[in-house]
Amino acid sequence: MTNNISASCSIPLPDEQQPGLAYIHVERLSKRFSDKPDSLGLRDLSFELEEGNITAIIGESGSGKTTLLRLIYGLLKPDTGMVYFKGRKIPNPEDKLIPGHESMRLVSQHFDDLNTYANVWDNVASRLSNTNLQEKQEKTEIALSSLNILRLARQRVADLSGGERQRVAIARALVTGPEVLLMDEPFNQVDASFRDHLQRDIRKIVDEIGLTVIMVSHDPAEVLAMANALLVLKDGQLMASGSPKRLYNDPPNGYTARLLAKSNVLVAEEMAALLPEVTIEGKEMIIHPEWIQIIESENEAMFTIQAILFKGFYEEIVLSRNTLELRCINHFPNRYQVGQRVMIEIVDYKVFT
Ligand SMILES: Nc1ncnc2c1ncn2[C@@H]1O[C@H](COP(=O)(O)OP(=O)(O)OP(=O)(O)O)[C@@H](O)[C@H]1O
Repeated sequence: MTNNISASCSIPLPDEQQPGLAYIHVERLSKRFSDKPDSLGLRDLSFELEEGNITAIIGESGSGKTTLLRLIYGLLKPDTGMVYFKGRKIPNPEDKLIPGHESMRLVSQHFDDLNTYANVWDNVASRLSNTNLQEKQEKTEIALSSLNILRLARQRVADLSGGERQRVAIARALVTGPEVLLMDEPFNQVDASFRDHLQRDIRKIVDEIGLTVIMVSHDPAEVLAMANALLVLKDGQLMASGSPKRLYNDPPNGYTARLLAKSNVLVAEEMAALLPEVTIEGKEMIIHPEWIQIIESENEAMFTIQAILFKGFYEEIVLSRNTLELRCINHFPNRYQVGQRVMIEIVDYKVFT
């Protein structure tokens, strides 16, 4: 009789492999923090991630991005649901003495585990054992080279810039050869002008060694250029998932459009006011800024230019009519003036019911 108990139990043991699951498979994952009853935590998240991809978790502040990253790594115990890595359940802190999956490495926002008084080489090399000193030397050199910081090897971490420290933290995470690299806001402390280089270096490492990267970000420009897949979170719920291109061009909701494209989001009355000649059934309309074209017209001016924001090679123009405000892009700086009255053409829009 007692043997039947394990046979009829449907909850897999931590080490039991589930066949047919994706590289990372997340199933009905929920997490609440009991000490913060008002926090929404994470609610019923299910998705799959492919090997060798860069996935970005994006969402407003407090939407649960870091919590999800920590659950994937095994630093938190979910209330319900599970995370599987290569078909096996990720052990949580109750299953394991030292939390964190051994095939994964997490680079936190504040480089907590760097020894700022030690030099770059020692920070990276100290992750490796002394059993084979030549291998230790070689692996450390490869990690520093791939992050382009070999020239900084003898410098103290305390003397480095935020961007250089980030490179050391990533090299330190990669030197032990993890299969998955998790990064929390990796470009936060990197100057905008150096971000692009670091992003390209990470992309190169991913392509060369087949690393899988999951990163948290709140910067749409960053994720559009870098990620193969996006997970969009709002108040602990998964609002959208898919490739950056698909989610940008065809967002499934206004939240995703606003996050990725700084889209104009209009409610029903605003839609009717904007396009009175068209019957639109829906609760919400989105118009990406580049879907609005300004037409200079003296006769039928309908919108007033409220503000012109300098963005370098383009301008962001704020237009208004009564209480309706729209933002659009202008690629011909200095063509318009604040206060000027213009017409607009809506090239495209999407409506959500
Ligand atoms: N250890 C914790 N104890 C209690 N509440 C927590 C804890 N960690 C996160 N929370 C709460 O869970 C919610 C989600 O937090 P989380 O840090 O995951 O969001 P986030 O999207 O990463 O935010 P941000 O972009 O501001 O870093 C927030 O309301 C937060 O206060």
